Amino acid sequence: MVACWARIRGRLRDEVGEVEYRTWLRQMTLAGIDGEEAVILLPTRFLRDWVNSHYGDRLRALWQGEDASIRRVEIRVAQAASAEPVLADGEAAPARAEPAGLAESLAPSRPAELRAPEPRSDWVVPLEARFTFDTFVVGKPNEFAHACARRVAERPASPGFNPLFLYGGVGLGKTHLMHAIAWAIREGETARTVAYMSAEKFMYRFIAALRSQSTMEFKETLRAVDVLMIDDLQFLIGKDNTQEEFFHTFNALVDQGKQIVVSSDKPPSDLAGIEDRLRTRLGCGMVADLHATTYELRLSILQAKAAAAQVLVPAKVMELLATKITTNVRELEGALNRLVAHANLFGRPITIDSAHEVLHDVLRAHEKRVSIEEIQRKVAEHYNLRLTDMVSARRARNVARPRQVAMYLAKHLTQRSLPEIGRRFGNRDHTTVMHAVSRVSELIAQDAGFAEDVALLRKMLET
Ligand SMILES: Nc1ncnc2c1ncn2[C@@H]1O[C@H](COP(=O)(O)OP(=O)(O)OP(=O)(O)O)[C@@H](O)[C@H]1O
Repeated sequence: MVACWARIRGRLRDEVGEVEYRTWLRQMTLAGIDGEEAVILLPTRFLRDWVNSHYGDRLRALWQGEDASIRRVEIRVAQAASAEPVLADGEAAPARAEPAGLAESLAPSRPAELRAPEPRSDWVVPLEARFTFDTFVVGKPNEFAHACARRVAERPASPGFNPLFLYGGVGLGKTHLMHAIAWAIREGETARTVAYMSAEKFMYRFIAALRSQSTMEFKETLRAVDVLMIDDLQFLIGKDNTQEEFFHTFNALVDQGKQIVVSSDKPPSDLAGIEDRLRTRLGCGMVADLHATTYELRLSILQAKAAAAQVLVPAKVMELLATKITTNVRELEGALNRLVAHANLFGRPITIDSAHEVLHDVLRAHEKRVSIEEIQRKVAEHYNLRLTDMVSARRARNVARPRQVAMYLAKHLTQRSLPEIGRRFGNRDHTTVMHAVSRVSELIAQDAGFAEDVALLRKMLET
């Protein structure tokens, strides 16, 4: 029997390859033969189900090849107390899932403790007091992610929501939502332990455990929590050993009905450099996306933050910020904080002028870069001219006036000097550009129709 089982394992290893074998099959042990049935043990429900669905038929066929009287293969979860390993690969199989690879090779060989240790306080990163559901502003771009986060906070580990995978661009509220879940769970049910850490911290803890030969403690501590949250998972790209450790922690926790929440800047399917099997598991629960903010959401966030800080911010200032700072809520918040700090420091109210002055650098950095070519193209299109008319020597009014408008826009929308602009408009002198700029300014003041035309062009180029 021992020889049969060893041959079956050997065949499987050859068929599926070393990596797959070590991941899924290495921990199989043969409990014995019961009539026509071979009984195989695995340490967790997850592994049992996986092996059953992926390798069950193959195991049966291999057994039949060895011994035709065996018609069924039964795969069971080993009970921790009675998990006396039987006929593993010549080694004592642990009662719980253990990762293969580096961690394992450095793990001290002491018996697995059955009692779950208390999570160490230095493992759990403090939560940011501001990041609660109350302070999270909900709008179209984040309503789905927010609803999923609420659901997980109310009923951790519900089917379909485990893991919860939150993803989105920088500064769109992933960490905020994770902390909000943690706060809500801690408030609601103090018996639950919640551990939140960045993927980077996970890696450093793991490396430290390897160095101090305390990987068992590392595993047990993490596997004892009820909710594990790992922020910025993309950090694990290319970190194979840490990924492997996380994969096993992940499986052990989900197996025990514990909740996992993960955030990343990309969806699981785009996480190139994260092993396939981990990516697959990450996408198995609920994947929720935090979309780029809309103008309305940015405005609501600013209003909420101003109200929380109890400062009066004129609507025009909020509109300016919401229009200009479009990519990242953190920057939007930073700009508002700067305005408030400035107003407090000098005891002056916030106005549109003070906003332009204080945030000069931020607003400038967010200005859309427009090229002279783009301006020439847009203006030519608008006035139904050819692009070459912008640089030609033609002086007819219907060509010269649009050319002046384009020079005026180049002066206001780019950082180019007057001589540089002149050169780009058919090698004209800088005084020609100066004249064009002042002529267009005059016309804007005199002619509402013309002013509207120029404003429209400007808007098209700026947005
Ligand atoms: N919908 C929102 N309501 C209120 N505040 C928000 C919202 N979205 C983001 N913020 C705020 O923006 C800042 C950045 O958010 P957070 O740190 O959660 O972003 P992130 O998506 O985790 O970013 P990163 O990719 O850098 O990790 C925080 O101060 C957060 O409170």
